[in-house]
Amino acid sequence: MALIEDSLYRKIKKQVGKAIGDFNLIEEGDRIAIGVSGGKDSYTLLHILESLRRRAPVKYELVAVNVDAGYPGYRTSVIEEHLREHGFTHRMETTNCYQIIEEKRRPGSSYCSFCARLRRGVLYSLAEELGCNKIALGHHLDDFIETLLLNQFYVGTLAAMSPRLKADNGKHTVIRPLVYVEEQDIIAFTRQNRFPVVCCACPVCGVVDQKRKRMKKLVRELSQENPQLRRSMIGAIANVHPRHLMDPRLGEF
Ligand SMILES: Nc1ncnc2c1ncn2[C@@H]1O[C@H](COP(=O)(O)OP(=O)(O)OP(=O)(O)O)[C@@H](O)[C@H]1O
Repeated sequence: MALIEDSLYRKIKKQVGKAIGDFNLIEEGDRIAIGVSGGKDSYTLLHILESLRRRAPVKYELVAVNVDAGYPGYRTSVIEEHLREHGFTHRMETTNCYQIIEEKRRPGSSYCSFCARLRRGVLYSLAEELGCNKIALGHHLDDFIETLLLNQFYVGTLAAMSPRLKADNGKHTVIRPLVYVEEQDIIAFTRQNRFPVVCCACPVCGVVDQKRKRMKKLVRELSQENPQLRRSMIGAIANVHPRHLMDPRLGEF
């Protein structure tokens, strides 16, 4: 089934194109592994990057990569069928992450962050094996600004995410082309195109972290008074004034 190419599609495509240009996310000859979880964000990322690729002046390749952490009930066959149906080059990887999490996770520590760390390791290895120099993830504008707030409120650091980051192993570059796309548009786009969303089936699947949930609520409420709030916050991350901060590492006092 072809994508519905309406104004929402054009809006998201334009925002992704702008992010690619602003942060030099895609270059000639790139081979990009796209992490596809079966969630709304990564399906949107995959389809938009593919639409852009077809008409792009630079040549790049996409490989959809799914990591099955091994939770019973994770319906990877639904994801694979979708990838096949749309003709995406893909790789489905089964792992024993679930078992490792059960054995190694410290009681009380976050399930999701441990799982994400293991998954990232698998994604890096797969990217290497598949000859991909970049890894694209489906984090969107709301993820960026919620992380900014979470770090300020609960961690005591001024940090969000980067749309383009050299991976810890120094070999790959992680890119986040949905940085300018709002979550509500991704939800609408996913519904409109009937992407077959599946959940990861982990023990905390679908339970949004309470702190993140509060940040979402705060942003939603403030946005009702100021519809530009999200844009202002994402703009702030790209408009830093070190002289008006107080980190001694940024300059002498
Ligand atoms: N099982 C997986 N296999 C491959 N990539 C994954 C997997 N899980 C997550 N990712 C990648 O990491 C990104 C961030 O993961 P996270 O768990 O925060 O999911 P999310 O924000 O709910 O996104 P999505 O809607 O795509 O699941 C995803 O958008 C996707 O690109």
